[in-house]
Amino acid sequence: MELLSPSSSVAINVDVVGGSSTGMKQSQSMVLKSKSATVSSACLERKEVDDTKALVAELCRHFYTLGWVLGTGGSVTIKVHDESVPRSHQIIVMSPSGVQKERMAPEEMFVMSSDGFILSLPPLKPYPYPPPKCTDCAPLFMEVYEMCNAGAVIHSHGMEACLVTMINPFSKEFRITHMEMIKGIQGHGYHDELVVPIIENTALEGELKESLTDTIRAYPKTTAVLVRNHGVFIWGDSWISAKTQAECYHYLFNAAIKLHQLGLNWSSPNHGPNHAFNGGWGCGNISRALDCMIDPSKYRRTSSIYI
Ligand SMILES: CSCCC(=O)C(=O)COP(=O)(O)O
Ligand SMILES: [Zn+2]
Repeated sequence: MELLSPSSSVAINVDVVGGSSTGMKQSQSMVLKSKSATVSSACLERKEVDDTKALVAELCRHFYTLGWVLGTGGSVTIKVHDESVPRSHQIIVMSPSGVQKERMAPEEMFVMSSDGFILSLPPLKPYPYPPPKCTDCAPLFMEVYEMCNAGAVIHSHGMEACLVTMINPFSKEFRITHMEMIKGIQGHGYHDELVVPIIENTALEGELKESLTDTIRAYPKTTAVLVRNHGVFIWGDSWISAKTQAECYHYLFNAAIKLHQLGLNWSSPNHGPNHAFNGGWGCGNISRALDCMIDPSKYRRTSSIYI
């Protein structure tokens, strides 16, 4: 297929759906989504592409040590920064599917056009390695890139991201406030309430696409979506922003789980006890009473009970 550069008139031939190096075909539907991909030949050979592939491998090794990409789960994608191209048109590096993420080499990465074509495939490896296949998260990553103009997306299977969705199996949101690490989340301050939407898991990763899309539409400012019993998708304008926020989100999920184990309320400003307490404060719920002292405007008092 001939692809044309937006920044130059160089035309090149790129084997989009079948890597000549592997003789295999990629069958993901998103790969065939559009034929409007444009890229220059120089684009794929740029040092920045190699550097980004190496960065994805390095980050996966690091995230493995944090428990975010164990057992081949989880995934990372980063756009190749190019000052001369708007982010929405920059090419994309994605990790392969079903591989041990901590052992990936840069040459095992997939390179995609901004609209989801595979531009370069990794070479086939001998038995017992599986044939190269792009991450199952690819359709979800593409959706985040398109809807949020992200520069990088991290899909983590960190246990804290999984457990925090299980404490209340009916909750559609994770909410937390008055924690310093909230300041690490784009657009948030210490006093703000951070709200992370939760979507239900599906049998296949790709089946999450519809609910992920609907949720991002409903929460246009969010930079994360939790997937119940599964993990979390987190993104940022750059890989640094995505990584920083991912660390803050995981910290906050962990803090919520620990506060819950201590019987403390993670979502109220004072993080007081969860259960009704009938002494000392003259009200039914010490947590709400403390919250009232922090911000009385948020509560009205009826008899001696704050509601
Ligand atoms: C034990 S991993 C199950 C699949 C999954 O949820 C995941 O994130 C892995 O995706 P990939 O295709 O990138 O290996
Ligand atoms: Zn997953």
